[in-house]
Amino acid sequence: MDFTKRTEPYALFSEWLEDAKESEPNDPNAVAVATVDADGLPNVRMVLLKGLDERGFVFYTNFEGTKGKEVLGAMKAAMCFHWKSRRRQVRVRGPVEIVSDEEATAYFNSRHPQSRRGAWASDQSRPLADRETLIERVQHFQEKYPDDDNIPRPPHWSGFRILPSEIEFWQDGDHRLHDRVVFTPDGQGGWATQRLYP
Ligand SMILES: Cc1cc2nc3c(=O)[nH]c(=O)nc-3n(C[C@H](O)[C@H](O)[C@H](O)COP(=O)(O)O)c2cc1C
Ligand SMILES: Cc1ncc(COP(=O)(O)O)c(C=O)c1O
Repeated sequence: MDFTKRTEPYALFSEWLEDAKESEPNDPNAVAVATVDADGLPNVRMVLLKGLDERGFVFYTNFEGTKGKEVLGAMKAAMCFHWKSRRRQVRVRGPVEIVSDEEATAYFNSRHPQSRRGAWASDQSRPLADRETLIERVQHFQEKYPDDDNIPRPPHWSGFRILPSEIEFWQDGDHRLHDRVVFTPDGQGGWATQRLYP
């Protein structure tokens, strides 16, 4: 079916993500996340999408790093997926909420034990003298939390959910005559759609 005729964005997004899983060499869930700092200067970096339901789009990070502080400062963010193999783009923007402690802990516990210790060891986005310092810090948390099944989630490590005020789907067309459709909440629990010029 022509995606520009769809009336609900999450099923469409899930289908496009499944398509990407078949053709992207790695990280089909990789997505650029844009934030602004206190001066309104934009910032952008990749994360992995780790949660998706009809509330929104979830990623996990250190809340004391640059992106964590920028999201917490504005409580707004935007995302851009680009699946080169499919010539597709999806953009998401909106206010942000913090996922529940239960949700964050469940995701944290699903990570590799060394990634869990790494979350303790990394003062994300802050200056690091040399790699040895990082390795020593990982070793410190290896000794502090030797049991793979008992590594607590750091209080500064959790997830953000973008609650979309817009979701835009883009599919490459010949000679730059692309198809674009943007979904916005209709205020009654459904979605309004609008085709846009490419
Ligand atoms: C494909 C890819 C996925 C990434 N996923 C995450 C992620 O889910 N969470 C995260 O904190 N950093 C992730 N990173 C690292 C970030 O891009 C970034 O370097 C780091 O979070 C620090 O960003 P900040 O200084 O803006 O906070 C990922 C990097 C790449 C290239
Ligand atoms: C620092 C950091 N945190 C989190 C992630 C998300 O992936 P995972 O939770 O699977 O480690 C990544 C992925 O690259 C990352 O680099």
